[in-house]
Amino acid sequence: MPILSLKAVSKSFGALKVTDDVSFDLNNGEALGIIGPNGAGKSTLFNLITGNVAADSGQIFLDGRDVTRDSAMKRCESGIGRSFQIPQPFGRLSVYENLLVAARFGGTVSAADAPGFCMDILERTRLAPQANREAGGLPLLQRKRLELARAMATKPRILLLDEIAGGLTEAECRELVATIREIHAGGTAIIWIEHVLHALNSVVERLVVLNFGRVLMAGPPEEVMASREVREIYLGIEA
Ligand SMILES: Nc1ncnc2c1ncn2[C@@H]1O[C@H](COP(=O)(O)OP(=O)(O)OP(=O)(O)O)[C@@H](O)[C@H]1O
Repeated sequence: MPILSLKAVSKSFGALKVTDDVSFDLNNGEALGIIGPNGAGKSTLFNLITGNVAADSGQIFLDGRDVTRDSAMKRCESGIGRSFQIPQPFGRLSVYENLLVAARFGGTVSAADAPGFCMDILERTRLAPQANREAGGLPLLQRKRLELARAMATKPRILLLDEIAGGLTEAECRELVATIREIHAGGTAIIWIEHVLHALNSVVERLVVLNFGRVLMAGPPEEVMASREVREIYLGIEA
């Protein structure tokens, strides 16, 4: 059974149909990439999966259970964790305190377990040296790492990453990809929206292409990237 299933999910904002009859499965432990031009509806799709936006029609299943009407909080507790395209840490709190908040209020970690649990996430996301630093003053790579760490602190079985590699240098991107690979190797399923295709394709096993809210194509990265239609909609974007 897939860990996550979308069945004919649709969402409109006014007259604009942003998600149009989208269906796909995510298998246990799989890493799936979502690509598509700006405005294709990728972030909205994440918001539908996490419950930040309600679907107009269609269903979302987690472990075979219909979660379409569950709140964002409940879905987070059930194992869906996410990072945001624009990192939004509590800027005046330290890196460690940011993780504590995520672990205690977004996840299911007890007060007694939280300190050790958060230190472990800091190690895994290479943020331990920054633990006591104010989050608002971090440089971009560390801010991205904190976004990843905050999502991990909610103990996700499915980790949603929204353009986490954007804006990084090549070297920084390689470092972050190595961390994401380790998380994936630990068994966490991943759905990753990304425009930096070489980073994405070095991690994911399958790609879903969105265009005007619809699934244009899905398949292994090499097959999808060889498609003329996909290359055309990506003209002007790194390929
Ligand atoms: N809450 C909202 N209300 C009205 N329109 C919205 C809302 N959220 C998104 N949209 C619109 O829906 C469309 C899809 O937006 P979305 O952010 O999902 O696209 P995207 O594929 O993630 O784009 P990008 O690659 O630029 O991040 C856009 O036209 C956007 O303006």
